[in-house]
Amino acid sequence: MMEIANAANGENGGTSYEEAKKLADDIMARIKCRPVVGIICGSGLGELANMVTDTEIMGYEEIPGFPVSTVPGHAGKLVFGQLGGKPVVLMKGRVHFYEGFTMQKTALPIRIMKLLGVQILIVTNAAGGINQEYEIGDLMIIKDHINMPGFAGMNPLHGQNDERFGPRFPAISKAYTKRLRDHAKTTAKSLGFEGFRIHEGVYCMLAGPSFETVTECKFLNMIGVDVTGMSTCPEVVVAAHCGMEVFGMSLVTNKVVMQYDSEQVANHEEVLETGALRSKDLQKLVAAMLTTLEIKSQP
Ligand SMILES: O=P(O)(O)O[C@@H]1C[C@H](O)[C@@H](CO)O1
Ligand SMILES: Nc1nc2[nH]cnc2c(=O)[nH]1
Repeated sequence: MMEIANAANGENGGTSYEEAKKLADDIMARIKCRPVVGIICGSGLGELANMVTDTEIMGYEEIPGFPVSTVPGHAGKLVFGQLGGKPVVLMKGRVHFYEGFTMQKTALPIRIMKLLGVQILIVTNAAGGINQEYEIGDLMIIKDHINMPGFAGMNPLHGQNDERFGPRFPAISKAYTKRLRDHAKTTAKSLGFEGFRIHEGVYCMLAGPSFETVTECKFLNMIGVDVTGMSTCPEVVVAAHCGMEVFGMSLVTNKVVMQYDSEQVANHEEVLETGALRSKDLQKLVAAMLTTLEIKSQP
């Protein structure tokens, strides 16, 4: 029966439990660190890796079957080490659905993290501000998401379920746990980030790679979206499925175009520039959060 399930997973672009386990075992044979926190760096936010100490680094291309990033601003390295006194594995660069990976492949690193012992996932992204009160450079703690491609059947859990990863029908409504959101707010306050705008809001993933039309932005605004991007949901759905606690943070790298005849256009260069300008604060916040973060014992 499990062979049938695995074959189905393989057919829909997924990786079987056995294959994922073998990848994780191969990594553990080469790396001493046993991470309890996994971190994904969004576009232009990979400099967080510079704060990790006692590093052991693997390129994605060194891990057979691991998706390899193709986008500028995503170095494609797994960085193991210590951050804020916690053993971490940090993805310096993620992969995206729009690069041609299936949803399952896009989220495969999360299952590997789980098999390595990761209990908490911290996910960051660059996003366009839909909420008209948000400014470029603002941070947003993600309280919920809309997985828009999921509405069209593109969910990373599509296909046969393997219970060793998680249940057939996982609840996602508490994916971004209140504990971690509250912890981020307390930490931001303790760092004296006054005047430094931190919101809490809703992230919406669109498949990309084209940026939004004006009407699409108006629609997202109407349905309660605060920022939009092209990632995060596949990883978070898979993390929640396998029982990880998730913390998500968006950096508003640009304001989306809401006027039909605007001269403004969204572009990846602006996204990377804002990332470079604001990444230091994001790094400080994540490192400080980890320092005081309580890791619950493994369920
Ligand atoms: O990896 P993230 O979600 O941070 O990257 C966003 C979405 C696109 O990959 C890119 C567009 O500039 O930034
Ligand atoms: N879809 C989308 N993704 C982004 N990533 C960074 N900025 C944007 C944006 O405006 N739209």
